[in-house]
Amino acid sequence: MSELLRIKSLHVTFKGSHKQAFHAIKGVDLTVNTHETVGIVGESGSGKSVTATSIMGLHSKNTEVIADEMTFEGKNLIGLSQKEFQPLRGNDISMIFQDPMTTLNPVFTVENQLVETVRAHRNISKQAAKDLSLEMLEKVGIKDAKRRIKMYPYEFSGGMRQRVMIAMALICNPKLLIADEPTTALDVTIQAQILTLLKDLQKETGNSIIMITHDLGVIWETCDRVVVMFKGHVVESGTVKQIYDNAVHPYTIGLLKSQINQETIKDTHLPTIPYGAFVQDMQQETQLDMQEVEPGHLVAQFTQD
Ligand SMILES: Nc1ncnc2c1ncn2[C@@H]1O[C@H](COP(=O)(O)OP(=O)(O)OP(=O)(O)O)[C@@H](O)[C@H]1O
Repeated sequence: MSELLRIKSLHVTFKGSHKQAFHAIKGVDLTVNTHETVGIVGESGSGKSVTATSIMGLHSKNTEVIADEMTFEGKNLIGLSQKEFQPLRGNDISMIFQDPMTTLNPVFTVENQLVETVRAHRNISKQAAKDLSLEMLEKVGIKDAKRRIKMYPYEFSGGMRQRVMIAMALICNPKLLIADEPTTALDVTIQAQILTLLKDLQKETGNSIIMITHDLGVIWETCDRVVVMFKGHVVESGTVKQIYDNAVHPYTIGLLKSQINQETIKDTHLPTIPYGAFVQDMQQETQLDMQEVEPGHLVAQFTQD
């Protein structure tokens, strides 16, 4: 196993022209090794998606992205122009989203879009790209793929559209797949099928995955390690087992408790976390000190209530 992605002290600030600057990511560290699945978990607005889009170089104008280090296979990502990101995006690193329609174009057939994606990165004939597209669609479990590949995204069900998006994200065999809440909009049975599909394809291709979710259940099922985010900070990180058996930070403990309660009482509301004094610590700090409580298990220092 070797290091694929390495981020040290990532800061992202949105500098809107009318509004005050908003410091959304405050010193995030994240490492992803080859063949590994790393989860990023945290409530809405904690900075999970902004971290992901920074890795992809997808940020809006007036966004400042700085880091002590941000490398992919040792190659520096900070300060790359959009043109320099182009060969990486969709090829070495790709992303899937909660809503497939953010990726799929409604006015082109699935075949057309798959072929265009391949040909943007590979110098192959149209026929070879068509063959590869069909193979990929079969691989993600679309039945009758020969006929369905000629259809438009709206002609697929939600779960099937998600499979098409996965096909598109994986067609160039990226080394890193970023999955941003890929199953949140789907019902439980389809969710499980999509997660199984992602893990099966990972076994086959050996790619690494960053799994972004607010659902700890998804983390337990799919990840090796997990990073817990809160208000733009990483508050705790470690192996899934370390976090599950031995969570230390009050935010992580709250998150675990609320999700366990949620399952017991079958409540569909988002968990409420009993915040303590650590919230004030975090609002004051731009970077938290991390302490290693056991090998590979890091916790942000906090003030006890
Ligand atoms: N382009 C932007 N301009 C200004 N603020 C932004 C922008 N994009 C995101 N933010 C803010 O940055 C913070 C982190 O957002 P982000 O989308 O990363 O959260 P998240 O953890 O992924 O939440 P969710 O689970 O709801 O997707 C939020 O407060 C959000 O409002």
